[in-house]
Amino acid sequence: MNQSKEQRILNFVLQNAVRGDPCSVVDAIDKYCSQKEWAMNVGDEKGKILDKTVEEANPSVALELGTYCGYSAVRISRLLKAGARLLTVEFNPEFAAVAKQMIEFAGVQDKVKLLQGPSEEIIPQLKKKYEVDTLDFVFLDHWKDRYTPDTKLLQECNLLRKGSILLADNVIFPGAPDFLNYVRKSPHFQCTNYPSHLEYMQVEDAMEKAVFLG
Ligand SMILES: O=C(NCCCOCn1ccc2cnccc21)c1cc(-c2ccc(F)cc2)cc(O)c1O
Ligand SMILES: [Mg+2]
Repeated sequence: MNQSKEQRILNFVLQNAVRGDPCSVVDAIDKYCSQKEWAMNVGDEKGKILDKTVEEANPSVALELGTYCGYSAVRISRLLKAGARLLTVEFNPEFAAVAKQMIEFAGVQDKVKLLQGPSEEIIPQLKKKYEVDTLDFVFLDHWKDRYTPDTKLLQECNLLRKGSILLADNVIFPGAPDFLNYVRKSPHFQCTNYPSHLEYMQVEDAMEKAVFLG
């Protein structure tokens, strides 16, 4: 049966990265996806913005919406302090299966919990089923039309606290115009825009940071 692009990316990592070395996994994915097949990983240029924001948040509990192959889950978890954890949500079971292997190969499986399903179902379960109190950091990288409803859902579920940091990918391309509108107009968020480029391309993109003010 033909291999998927995501399986080809994983195989390239298994052949070219170092087991237990998250940086080598990130670099291998970037190499494959810039030279062989484009894929929707956040990439290295926006990845550096992600790194800085994770370091600023220094989260004990982080949430990622949109695992894909696990690139940003590995990128985020390599920066987490001892005992901190990342919950990452993936809707597509094939992507989740690849991401699980990617996370294990990188050696960050003890920091990362991969949840397969739709965010609108999983977010309301975070407190009781996944023992979350509040989220210190949230990376939004899933369906762009879910950024706003899921941000509202996080607020309704009392999962944000004063200072919780949200970071959204692709606010220019493919674009999340209603999300930008919502967080920039809301008195509950302090927003910052980080111009960048679409992963592995010379197309304009940006990330938006929204700090919850309580
Ligand atoms: O679409 C994108 N990402 C989302 C994937 C599905 O996510 C679905 N999904 C993942 C968890 C999850 C949880 N609940 C519901 C849906 C949930 C995405 C797309 C592009 C892109 C750029 C240019 C193009 F020509 C084509 C595509 C770039 C990106 O960086 C992206 O992130
Ligand atoms: Mg993205």
